[in-house]
Amino acid sequence: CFVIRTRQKDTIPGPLLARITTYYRVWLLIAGDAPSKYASLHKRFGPVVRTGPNHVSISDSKYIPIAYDAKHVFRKGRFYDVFRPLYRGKPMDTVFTTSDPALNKSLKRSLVTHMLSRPQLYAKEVDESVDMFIQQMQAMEGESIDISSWPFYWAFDMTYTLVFGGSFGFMANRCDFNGMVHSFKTILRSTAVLGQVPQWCPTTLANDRFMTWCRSFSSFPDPTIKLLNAGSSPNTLRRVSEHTLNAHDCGQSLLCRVLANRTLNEDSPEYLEVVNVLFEGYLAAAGEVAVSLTSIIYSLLGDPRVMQTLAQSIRSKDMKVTPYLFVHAQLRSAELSNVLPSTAVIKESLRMHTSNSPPMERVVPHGGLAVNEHLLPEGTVVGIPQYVAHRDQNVYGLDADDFRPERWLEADESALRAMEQNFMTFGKGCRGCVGRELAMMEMRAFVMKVLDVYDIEWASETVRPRVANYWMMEYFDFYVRFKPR
Ligand code: HEM
Repeated sequence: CFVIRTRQKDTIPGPLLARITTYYRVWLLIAGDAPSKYASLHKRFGPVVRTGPNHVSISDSKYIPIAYDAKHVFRKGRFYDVFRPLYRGKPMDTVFTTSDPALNKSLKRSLVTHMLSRPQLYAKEVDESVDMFIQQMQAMEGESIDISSWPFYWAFDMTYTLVFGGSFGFMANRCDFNGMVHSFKTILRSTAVLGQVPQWCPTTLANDRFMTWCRSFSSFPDPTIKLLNAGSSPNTLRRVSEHTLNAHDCGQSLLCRVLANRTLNEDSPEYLEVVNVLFEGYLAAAGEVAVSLTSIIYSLLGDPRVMQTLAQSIRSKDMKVTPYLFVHAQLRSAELSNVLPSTAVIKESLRMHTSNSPPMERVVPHGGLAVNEHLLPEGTVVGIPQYVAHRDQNVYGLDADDFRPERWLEADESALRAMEQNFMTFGKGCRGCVGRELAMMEMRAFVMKVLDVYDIEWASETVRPRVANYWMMEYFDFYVRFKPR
């Protein structure tokens, strides 16, 4: 697996090891500090840096719309193979993992994905799930709450309700039901590292025999199997196939809406779509929402002034707390200005602590890519590290390293547009996040409802929790107290 470069002259700057071995990228990720390592590389070598024999990282944000284009010109690289779940013994391409534009488009056109991208359908369920969270906090008043886990409990339960109706039972049981959160975090860490050497994938994560062997160890962290076989009764998969027999006990869930009164069998396209969304819904969407929410709380706790201003604006009587109404408040407008503080705080938190920081990989198409004085040949894997783009002083100002939500409110239209263009938390272009609006609505609902009734305080033993980022942000030893106001 050590690849020695044989090309004549490599003019792209970068560390020597990156030129000769793909394992250099494993080293970049393995300690959980990839974002700052990428930032240091760019500081040292400039806007174009070689990070592997076939990998180049670009920090110049004018390449964002090129590498993350709207027409599938730059396709996803093999890194995403590691996120393909094994379903019926074979790796299953999902809307997120596939590099095939046709499959991506068809899965996106599917009713299931289409419905998930319409947040207004789920406002009531989202509101109820936040109410459930608040009830649990009331019951645990005075206790210190593990906030690196509870947002997962909330997001996993809520997503289950949206997709299937019913609940997983994380919040009700006040614990990591079936060990799913732990498995999710552990496997994500390993897949991110393994994704740097995707040639290992066919013999490991994508290999049914290997995975079956791993699963014979009860401690093996496998969230997909736990997800499929767990859940409130009946289990998740049986819930899908027995849907029509269950006489629609899942209310207005996505499953109910998609299936209406049709019969479902395990080979029908809808069944596969639902299973596909299950993987997306949990292993991408709910996890991303949970970790983003943790980052928001982390940012607010780090800046009591912002926490207080936000809480005051939420608690003021003329404020309408119906978050789904504000889904389209991406740009400023007079009538929505009263709700923007929550949007600004969320965006600023996600700018500072974006959940996926290593570059999202794309493959240079036929014809190559000219970046400054370099020509990257077809097949080169490129990416723009979000951490670096989010701290670009030309776009976010000289205080780009500071948490300052006001920047989203003060900027004029053209500055705001540039900030939006550099904001990569939800990805970009045709492979950007389809659940962005749903996620914003969920997080807004949480922040607005919880801050309406609670003050949040640190309760960690240490001053600050430890933060790591492999592929997704992770917080350790992060405890808070919810104090009724
Ligand atoms: C705060 C929460 C979320 C964040 C930060 C987030 C982030 C992202 C990012 C960065 C990508 C692009 C990944 C890449 O190009 O490598 C993405 C794609 C995607 N997201 Fe999200 N996401 C969130 C919530 C959701 C939700 C709630 C859903 C479900 C409705 C969802 C569904 C998807 C799907 C299906 C894709 C793949 C789109 C494609 O490849 O065409 N995400 N997300």
